[in-house]
Amino acid sequence: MESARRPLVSQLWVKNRRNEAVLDPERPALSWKELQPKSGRGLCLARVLHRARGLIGRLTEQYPSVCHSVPISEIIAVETEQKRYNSDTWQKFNHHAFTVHYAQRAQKHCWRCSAVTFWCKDEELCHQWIQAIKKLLELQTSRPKHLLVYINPYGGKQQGKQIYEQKVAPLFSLASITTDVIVTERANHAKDDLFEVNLEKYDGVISVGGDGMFSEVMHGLIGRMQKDSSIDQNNPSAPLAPCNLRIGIIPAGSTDCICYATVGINDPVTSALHIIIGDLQHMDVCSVHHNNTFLKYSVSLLGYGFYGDVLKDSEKNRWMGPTRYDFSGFKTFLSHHYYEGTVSFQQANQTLGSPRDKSTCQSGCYICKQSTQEVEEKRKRHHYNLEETEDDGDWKVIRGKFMAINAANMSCACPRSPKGLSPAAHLAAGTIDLILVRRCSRLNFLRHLVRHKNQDDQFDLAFVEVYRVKTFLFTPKHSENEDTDNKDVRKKHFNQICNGNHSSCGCNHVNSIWNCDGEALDHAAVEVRVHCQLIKLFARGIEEDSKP
Ligand SMILES: CCCCCCCCCCCCC/C=C/[C@@H](O)[C@H](COP(=O)(O)O)NC(=O)CCCCC
Ligand SMILES: Nc1ncnc2c1ncn2[C@@H]1O[C@H](COP(=O)(O)OP(=O)(O)O)[C@@H](O)[C@H]1O
Ligand SMILES: [Ca+2]
Repeated sequence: MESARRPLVSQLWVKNRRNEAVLDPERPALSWKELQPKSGRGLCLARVLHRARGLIGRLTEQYPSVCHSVPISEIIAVETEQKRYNSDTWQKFNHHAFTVHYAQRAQKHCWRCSAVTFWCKDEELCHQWIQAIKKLLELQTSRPKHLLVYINPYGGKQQGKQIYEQKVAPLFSLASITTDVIVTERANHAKDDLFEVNLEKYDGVISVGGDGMFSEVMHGLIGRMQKDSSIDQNNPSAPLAPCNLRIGIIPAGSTDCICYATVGINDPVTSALHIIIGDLQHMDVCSVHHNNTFLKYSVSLLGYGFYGDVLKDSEKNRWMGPTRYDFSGFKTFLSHHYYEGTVSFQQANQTLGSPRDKSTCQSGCYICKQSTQEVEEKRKRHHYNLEETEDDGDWKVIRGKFMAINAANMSCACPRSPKGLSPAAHLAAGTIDLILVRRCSRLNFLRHLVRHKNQDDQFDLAFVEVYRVKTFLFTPKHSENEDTDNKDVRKKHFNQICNGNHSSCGCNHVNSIWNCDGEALDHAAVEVRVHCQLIKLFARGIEEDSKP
């Protein structure tokens, strides 16, 4: 037992160079460093180069040689090396080599799978190393072994299947992860399936697609969990049962905001590596109700007005792929509609930070960590039927004319807006950033949109307000008849005078629609509340020290 804790130290060869390799179960990490050749053994070109390197190293303070170190948690697999090297090396080491595959940070939050081959003088040493690494890998209990994968072949550039097969499946197989793969045949296929399948045999569910596909998987898992726990999703104030299965996202959609905002990049290989090493990121979920009827859950953007109109228009042009959003975004900007309504909300406690904070939510965020403790205590109190102590403030009511009402449950960072609509929003603090963009000129609205792209303060504009809230209500001015949906309202008001394109009638749109993670909601009047850390992802949030 004692020997298992002691570091394994050996001289192994990497690319024909002698290295000292150390496997330290206490750190726990694998490290290797090139050893300097002993002096006085005659000069050869390699040694001259080596000395020159040493001199340069001294000058640049890197001497004697770079020490490579890989945490065990980032090792993907260890394999006995098969005969694929030139025969000289192969003969020299008598066929004994092993390869360690590990996750390596590349640029801008991008990870790649790297490999290093260690050559050993004898078979026993090689075997000892492989076994020691395998033993440490077995201790990584948060890693998934069996996954359920849903691929949306229809989203984004319709490349979901190819992306999975070419970039992700080989990595899963290298990491000995087994999978059941389902290529969806229709919308809601994944969601419906998740209500039926035996989830016990899986360690996670993977969504290959965009935010809409993620949304399906999430609805399936949350819905299934509530059904199994006899919780009525139509009750807006019911505390929801959290989902234990983690969801992984392989980005293959049009915006991929949920992936980008939780990993830092929309890259299928990076996401696959986060899944393999068993990362964990809690995430808040908003529930959206209309008249005590459950509509949908949201994790990224719930947008009324501008983003609702962009969505509505863009769905007509799906054939354009992701470019449809730019085309519809431009059209919607030109149409310049505003909408009247009332927003009521309860502001969240100041300890949960402010949307105007300069610091952002990062891997290991202390505000989210604090919420983890609170949410656990809250769930315990609920389990033992103890009284709740809510410390939220008074309701604030704002009636007005809005270009956009955006509820960001996370930063909503994505390639189109690298910092997102609310850069300081948290992934798991149990809050939503409610952004109200009041009626303004075209030029001012353009100034607001441009700030999604640049470094300027998004909220430092006279017609933009932002509040950190836990719950909010929106009632459009034209929703007196509570039972009518958007289509009915439009028909009722404009059937005789407006043909729908609004260029000839001179009217403004009556109601917009809600864009809920890229899916349209059927009602404009909504009640939204956030459920702190309801789901878990195979991600770790945005890392601070990524290579620039
Ligand atoms: C002149 C400069 C204009 C710059 C405008 C840039 C606006 C970028 C905003 C990005 C918001 C992202 C919020 C994410 C929402 C997604 O959940 C949703 C669905 O994603 P997916 O299913 O993967 O396509 N995406 C959208 O609603 C797209 C909004 C794009 C609007 C231009
Ligand atoms: N096989 C399928 N055929 C048609 N639609 C599908 C299929 N599978 C999933 N969908 C639906 O496709 C829509 C778009 O998917 P999404 O992943 O959001 O792609 P995008 O990012 O391009 O919008 C979602 O509403 C999802 O429910
Ligand atoms: Ca979508």
